[in-house]
Amino acid sequence: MKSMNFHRYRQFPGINLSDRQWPSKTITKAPIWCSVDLRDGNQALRIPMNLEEKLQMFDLLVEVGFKEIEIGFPSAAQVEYDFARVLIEENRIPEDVTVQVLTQAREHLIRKTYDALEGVHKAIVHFYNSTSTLQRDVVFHMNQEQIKQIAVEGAKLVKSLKEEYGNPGIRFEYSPESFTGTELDYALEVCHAVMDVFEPTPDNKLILNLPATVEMSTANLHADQIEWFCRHIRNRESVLISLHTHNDRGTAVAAAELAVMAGADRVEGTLFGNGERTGNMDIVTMSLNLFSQGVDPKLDFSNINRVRDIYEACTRMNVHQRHPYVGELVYTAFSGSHQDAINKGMKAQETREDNFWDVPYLPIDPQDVGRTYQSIIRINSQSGKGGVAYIMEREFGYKLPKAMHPEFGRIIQQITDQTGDELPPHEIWKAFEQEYLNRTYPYHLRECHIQMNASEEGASDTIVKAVVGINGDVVEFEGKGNGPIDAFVKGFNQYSNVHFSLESYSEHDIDHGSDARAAAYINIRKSSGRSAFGVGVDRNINLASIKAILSALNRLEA
Ligand SMILES: CC(=O)SCCNC(=O)CCNC(=O)[C@H](O)C(C)(C)COP(=O)(O)OP(=O)(O)OC[C@H]1O[C@@H](n2cnc3c(N)ncnc32)[C@H](O)[C@@H]1OP(=O)(O)O
Ligand SMILES: CC(C)C(=O)C(=O)O
Ligand SMILES: [Mg+2]
Repeated sequence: MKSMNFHRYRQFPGINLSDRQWPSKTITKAPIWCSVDLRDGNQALRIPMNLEEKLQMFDLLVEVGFKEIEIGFPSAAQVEYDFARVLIEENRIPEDVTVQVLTQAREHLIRKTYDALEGVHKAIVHFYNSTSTLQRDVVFHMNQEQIKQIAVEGAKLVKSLKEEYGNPGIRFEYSPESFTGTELDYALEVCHAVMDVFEPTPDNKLILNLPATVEMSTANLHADQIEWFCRHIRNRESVLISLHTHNDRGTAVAAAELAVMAGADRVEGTLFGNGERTGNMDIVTMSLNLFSQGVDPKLDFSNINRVRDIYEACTRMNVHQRHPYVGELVYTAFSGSHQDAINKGMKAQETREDNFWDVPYLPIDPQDVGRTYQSIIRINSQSGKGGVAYIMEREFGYKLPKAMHPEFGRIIQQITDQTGDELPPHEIWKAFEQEYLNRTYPYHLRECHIQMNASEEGASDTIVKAVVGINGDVVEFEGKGNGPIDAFVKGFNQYSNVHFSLESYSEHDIDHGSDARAAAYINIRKSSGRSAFGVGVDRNINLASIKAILSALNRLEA
């Protein structure tokens, strides 16, 4: 076999942190969230959002509960600038929300950024320059000192313009972009130099955002980097350590989670992980991961479909069917053993007193994010009898007795094996009707009168007079027994010479109120040893039972 060209790539070096603490930590509260949908997410779209779409996305982010929202890169494009102006001039930013704007650490861009913020109540000016070994070399052709100077000069300008514009509502964020590709001690040195400019205090913190601009390592090494940084940064209490992970290796959420355990205070990300290349960190997933551990995520995704719909409309991206917590199929089981366990788990959940959610294969209750139980079990060739019975009960109110599950399960399995496709509930119902309810040949009940006699001594008997179509002929017979079923069976046996016994019987109401109907399930065994279930439905439970007997007999004749 030809091997892939793996020799071209190098292992990411380990971090010298033998006494790392993060592995034994748990996350007990939500970090400060900052949405970068309108900037990082937007800059990665084939067609960036227009003003209207940006406004719609902004309103959604506010509705979900973000208190910090990066609204764009106002010095980059007119629409970005205009968007900031519309938000500010039309007073669309709620008082408790801080907008954030990104700029490179370059004078003309910083100045334009401040112009865009004129009149804002609360804003974070976020400036960055790349500090990575690779970019210093191939992009900037600058040494460490020169790159540090870009950051320091940027910081000085950002700080002085705040004073010039006289806006006390401005805070600062600095990103040593490509932090994860930067030597840790050098990233620290740059950040210290930036701190020297701002002189942050515990009451006036500087945000230091440490981006995994490109995800380069396993999540544990990212956590090591963050813990190392948190332990070495001066005046830790005067800075907020912020994360900004990307998903190049598919572990942006894990990296952010471990890095919060490693001491970070704040997390930047986007809805459903939209963003450059494989995306930014997915805030929906991370926050609902917290939720599923009993931690208040401080974001409201209780109507996840609405969030997805607006996101899809604004970004023209599709949320994958398997996307955690929101994908179309993530609360659905097709496979038999999962369906069986979910079915039993849902029943157990109804009687659980402690109110904790514990259903196999469903990490959270779909209803907690506004999803229904409608689709938790869907049927195809991988499904089992329990799943089919679940659909019959949930969709149509028919509680098939357990002994009947294998029989109807096999009938459905034959269909799904043939079609190879999913069988939607209405097709399952059609199969049920055809197999059990609409069976009228060779036996068909045309009329039935039931007379129950009670004697003074307490004994009672029942007489059934029935008119039954048999093979197209109409015959009448009478039977006497200790109840309607017994009387009918005796009369029928005598007349037709078909001999069978009743193996099991169950019934339940389907509807309620004056129109209520009953469903009866009867298993009969003929003297030949063959047995089958029959189902009858009628407003009168005795008639439902008699129909069920004929349904079973018809099936045995087929
Ligand atoms: C990881 C991230 O997501 S960072 C954010 C990225 N987002 C964006 O870039 C979206 C918006 N950006 C833009 O619209 C544009 O790139 C602008 C407006 C920022 C800049 O536009 P332009 O100057 O026309 O183009 P461009 O980005 O190609 O500029 C590159 C130049 O800036 C230099 N540069 C890049 N960053 C910095 C910095 N922080 N400080 C100083 N110079 C910088 C580059 O070295 C390069 O210099 P050169 O022209 O001497 O080769
Ligand atoms: C501007 C920075 C924070 C960024 O988006 C990144 O490094 O990914
Ligand atoms: Mg980014």
